[in-house]
Amino acid sequence: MKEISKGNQEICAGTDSIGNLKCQTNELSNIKKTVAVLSGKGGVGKSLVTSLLAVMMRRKGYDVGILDADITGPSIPRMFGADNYRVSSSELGIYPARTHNDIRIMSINLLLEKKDMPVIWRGPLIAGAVKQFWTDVIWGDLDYLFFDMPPGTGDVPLTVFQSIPLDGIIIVSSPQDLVALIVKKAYNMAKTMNIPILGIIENMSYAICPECGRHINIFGESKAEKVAEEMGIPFLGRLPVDPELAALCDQGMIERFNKDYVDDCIDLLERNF
Ligand SMILES: Nc1ncnc2c1ncn2[C@@H]1O[C@H](COP(=O)(O)OP(=O)(O)OP(=O)(O)O)[C@@H](O)[C@H]1O
Repeated sequence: MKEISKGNQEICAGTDSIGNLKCQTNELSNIKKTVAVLSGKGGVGKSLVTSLLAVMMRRKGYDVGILDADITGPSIPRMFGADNYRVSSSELGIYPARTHNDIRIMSINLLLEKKDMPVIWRGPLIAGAVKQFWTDVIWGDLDYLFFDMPPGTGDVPLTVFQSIPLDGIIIVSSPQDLVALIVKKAYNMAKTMNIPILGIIENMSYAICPECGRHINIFGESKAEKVAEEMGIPFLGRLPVDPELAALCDQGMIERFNKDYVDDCIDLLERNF
């Protein structure tokens, strides 16, 4: 069944196995794999993990993009020093911004006149903007498009899951999430939507002593592996609280980061996709 709705320039065609109407991408886009990065709640480092995955994949020579689906708290442009970039458009669609290393990014912040103005929109409008980033942006040829999802398991992530064909989901959690089982909500949402869960990454898992290099488990022994096992999904590693990483994010230079924190996740993406 083909259904075309020009009202919000949305082009949706066909349904998935559980009846969700999926939107088509711009006809000038050819995207091989779509991976959404999700968290049970805000502030756990979802944008940071999304950015690191894109940076590392790009370094391996893949063509990579990031769709910043976090409309009310967009942080992708800042991490890449692209806050002042402007996107252009033609009758064919919107051209994404390109970072120093040629990662294509699209974010609401690249469209706003004033970056410090909040986006005061209701859920359906926010979800509509995310869908348009998918349908109207000319991504070109991409090996991987990463979605920095809105935090939590509310209306917007749900609509995005329903309308965009996703090949897999990576869940980012903090140690407290794992204790409070907030991560299970993200897991259950993805499961209900029939989207493959690729695995879980624990962020801010430990600190490294600057004097002796010892790992300090600030939040006690990590439960990430155990929780991953219980959920029957791969554990994809843990990131420490790393001041260098925080500084590079603040300076918009995340593309300079070169530690191996997300290597297991990169291996999995390369092997499976
Ligand atoms: N492992 C880490 N080491 C150092 N700083 C970190 C780490 N993880 C996240 N941060 C810092 O914490 C801040 C929040 O991270 P980020 O924006 O990725 O969170 P988020 O989960 O995407 O937030 P939101 O859900 O509100 O969008 C960032 O400024 C980042 O620099």
